[in-house]
Amino acid sequence: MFKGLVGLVTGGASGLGRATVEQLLKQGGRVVICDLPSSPGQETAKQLKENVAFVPVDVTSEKDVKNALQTTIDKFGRLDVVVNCAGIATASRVYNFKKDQPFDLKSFQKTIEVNLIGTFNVIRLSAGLIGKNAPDADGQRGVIVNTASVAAFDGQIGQAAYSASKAGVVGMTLPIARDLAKQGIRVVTIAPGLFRTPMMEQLPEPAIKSLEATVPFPPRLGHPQEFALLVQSIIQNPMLNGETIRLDGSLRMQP
Ligand SMILES: NC(=O)C1=CN([C@@H]2O[C@H](COP(=O)(O)OP(=O)(O)OC[C@H]3O[C@@H](n4cnc5c(N)ncnc54)[C@H](O)[C@@H]3O)[C@@H](O)[C@H]2O)C=CC1
Ligand SMILES: C[C@]12CCC(=O)C=C1CC[C@@H]1[C@@H]2C(=O)C[C@@]2(C)[C@H]1CC[C@]2(O)C(=O)C=O
Repeated sequence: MFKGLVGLVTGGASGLGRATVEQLLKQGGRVVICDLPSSPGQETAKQLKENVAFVPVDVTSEKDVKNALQTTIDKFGRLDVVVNCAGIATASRVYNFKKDQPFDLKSFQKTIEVNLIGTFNVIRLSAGLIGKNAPDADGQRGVIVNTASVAAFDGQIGQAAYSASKAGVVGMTLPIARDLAKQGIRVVTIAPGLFRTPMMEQLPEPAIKSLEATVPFPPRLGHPQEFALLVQSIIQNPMLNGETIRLDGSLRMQP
């Protein structure tokens, strides 16, 4: 089923996105990696060699996303699967009483712009292209997978912006799945817990260790490949639609 499938993965140069790119290629798919020009996307595509292309993209830009979709068509002729992994993590309390300073509004706006609006921008522009595919025997034309976070449900201190952006992704999953149902395009969101990626590795190792200890089972950070395996299952299972799946070892984040 994956042979010849064409996927577009945002944030595909790093972490969960990169693992997804590798998994799709391993299964016989072809992939367009979309990531910032400053990301290691070009080197990643070179390392992975065949059936892969890198397009520099800021997911918040209509022009960049349209250019990536055009490259997908020029290079691979179609688009079957979009996986939205691009995202940023920011942290700040709503009011810093020590510095007598409110949350920086620009930082709040940027987090929403990339994580929520960027995800929506990619979905809205790619849906038309996926909708051009001939339907399979089940009427399916393609699949869109988004990445939220468990912070959408149990946001911690300092995560107002990040949690709001990810809750927005969870909130739009069902209505967009309904919008696209007639065209046979499924939309599913994954809400990861704690995964060992460059985003997580911004934290000092002792902080990572103490976070790991809060995961009931398995008591460790997730491997990016475990995220990629869920993306694969979502693509394979036509009954999954309009839902957000937690992938978190039963973690419930503490305040
Ligand atoms: N690592 C974790 O434990 C968790 C991660 N997540 C989410 O998973 C997604 C992937 O995160 P990781 O792989 O951990 O992070 P990462 O930092 O390794 O990868 C994120 C990628 O997104 C790209 N990116 C950032 N802004 C972009 C933009 N405007 N346009 C295009 N690309 C952009 C970055 O260049 C980077 O390559 C993010 O949405 C993150 O919020 C959610 C829950 C837990
Ligand atoms: C943004 C955080 C917290 C503050 C900091 O010093 C460094 C960070 C980088 C890693 C982030 C931190 C955070 O707020 C929670 C997340 C975003 C973490 C990576 C995964 C994370 O735990 C998450 O998304 C959980 O759902």
